[in-house]
Amino acid sequence: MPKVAIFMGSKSDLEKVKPCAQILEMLEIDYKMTITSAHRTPERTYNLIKEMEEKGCQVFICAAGMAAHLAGVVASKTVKPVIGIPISASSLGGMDALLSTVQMPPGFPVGTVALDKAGAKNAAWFAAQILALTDASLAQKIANFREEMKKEVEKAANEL
Ligand SMILES: Nc1c(C(=O)O)ncn1[C@@H]1O[C@H](COP(=O)(O)O)[C@@H](O)[C@H]1O
Repeated sequence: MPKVAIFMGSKSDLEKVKPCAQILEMLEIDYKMTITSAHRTPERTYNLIKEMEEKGCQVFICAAGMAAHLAGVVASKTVKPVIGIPISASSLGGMDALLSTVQMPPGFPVGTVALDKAGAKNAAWFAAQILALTDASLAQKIANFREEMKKEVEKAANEL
C-alpha cells in the first residue's frame, strides 16, 4: 500500500525526480510514482488523488517545471501534506516553477523544497519525517542514516 505518491508533470522531469524515489526505496517506504499534469490531464490528476487517498497515501510529492501548478492543484483537492519540487525546465532557470510552487494562497500550503535533484532528495526525507511522526521504527531508521552522514563528513575531513 503506497504511503507516498510522487506525481510529475511530464516524462521530461523524470531524471530529476528519480532521486526522490531512490531515497524512499532506501528507507523502505512504499510509494507510487507516476506522470500526471494539472494542465494537460486534470481528470487523471483528480482521479489519482482520490485513488491514492483510498489506498492510504499520507503524503503527496509533486514535481513540475515552468508554470508549475500541479502541486497547488493537488493541495486544493487533499488535506494531506503536499510537498512541491520545482523543476528547472525553461529559460527562466526554474524561478518560474519555484515561485508558482511556493506562492500558494493561505489555506493551501505546498511545502516547497529546492530545485531539481537536491529538492527531490529532500522531498523524500521530508515525507519520511512526516510518516515517522506515527512510526517509531522509521524515525529510528532516519536517525541511523543521519549517523552515517555524520561519519561520512568526519571521514572526508580526516582524509583531507
Ligand atoms: N507544470 C506542468 C504541469 C502542471 O502544472 O500541471 N504539467 C506539466 N508541467 C511541466 O511542463 C514542463 C514541460 O513539459 P514537457 O517537457 O512535457 O513539454 C515539465 O517540467 C512539466 O512538469
